[in-house]
Amino acid sequence: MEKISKNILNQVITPREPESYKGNYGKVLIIAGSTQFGGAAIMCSSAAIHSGAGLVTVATTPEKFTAINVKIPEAMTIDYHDKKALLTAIINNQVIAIGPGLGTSNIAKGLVKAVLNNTKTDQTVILDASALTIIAEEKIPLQTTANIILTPHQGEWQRLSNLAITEQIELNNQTNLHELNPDALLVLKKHQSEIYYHDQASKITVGNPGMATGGMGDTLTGIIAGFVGQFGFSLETVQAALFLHSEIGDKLNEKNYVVLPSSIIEKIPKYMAKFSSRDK
Ligand SMILES: NC(=O)C1=CN([C@@H]2O[C@H](COP(=O)(O)OP(=O)(O)OC[C@H]3O[C@@H](n4cnc5c(N)ncnc54)[C@H](O)[C@@H]3O)[C@@H](O)[C@H]2O)[C@@H](O)CC1
Ligand SMILES: Nc1ncnc2c1ncn2[C@@H]1O[C@H](COP(=O)(O)OP(=O)(O)O)[C@@H](O)[C@H]1O
Ligand SMILES: [Mg+2]
Repeated sequence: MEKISKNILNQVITPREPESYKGNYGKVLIIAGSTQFGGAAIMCSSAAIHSGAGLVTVATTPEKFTAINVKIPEAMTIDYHDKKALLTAIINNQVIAIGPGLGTSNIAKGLVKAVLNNTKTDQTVILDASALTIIAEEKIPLQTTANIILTPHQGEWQRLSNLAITEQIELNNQTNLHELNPDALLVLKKHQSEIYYHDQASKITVGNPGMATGGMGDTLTGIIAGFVGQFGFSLETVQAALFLHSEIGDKLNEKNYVVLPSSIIEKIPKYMAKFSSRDK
């Protein structure tokens, strides 16, 4: 399997055009959070904003609006129970990430279906966490024409693919992904996470067990959303997002026994500046 090299960061993270504005860097909708899991929505949207997404809207339960507004004033909020507002947001955003902290309620199931039924070719849908569990349990087909990115950990991939963790080897992963949707991109999260897209398989060799902290995957989803919003959907864009998350995690782990998602988020803009310089 191909090893993703650090060069991917220089390749994908480009300097910004002087005359650009927020509209050039992606409109991202994050459908996340529930009564039990407010933090997931915060980490995911904060990661998207720190990764440079031009405009981020969080669709969540209104009881979490205040926490989101205080912690991330850059993000806008909508109530995901409001079907009309949600549909408008699904149609108007280029990147839609759904799942972190969403839970598996009937409302959450309706949200996953609304995204898959109302997105189109020029959009990207990132399915994570509870969205993946719902798709597996309800056997919901991945029928949108939008670009699809699946970001399961091994437990979620087992639910989706029916592959036990010991059976999650390259060929099996590829075959099962193509059965779900031949054009979907899979980020299989684990120690040395892997990416599958069409007939290509690649993996990172950065990352460490200090990163085994709740919210670390929610953070990755936000970074992927921010990167796709700015740099466009491609295998390389997702490889760069995955690499950056663990590269920062490794730097922090040199002096910290555990690496908190919030500490990774805080460092993203500095690392992006480092890798975007014109004389790289
Ligand atoms: N602060 C927050 O609000 C947080 C909310 N979270 C949300 O909690 C919900 C449940 O997600 P969880 O992933 O915790 O629980 P899940 O029940 O979805 O997955 C955990 C199960 O998968 C198995 N598993 C196998 N390999 C694994 C691997 N490599 N990594 C993780 N689990 C593996 C575990 O043994 C366990 O049975 C999701 O909506 C998630 O986004 C979590 O992200 C944690 C932080
Ligand atoms: N031992 C490890 N080595 C490298 N990366 C790890 C390790 N443990 C966890 N991670 C990374 O942390 C993230 C965990 O994702 P996930 O389980 O979805 O977290 P959560 O749902 O709590 O946000 C993944 O990106 C995974 O690769
Ligand atoms: Mg997760």
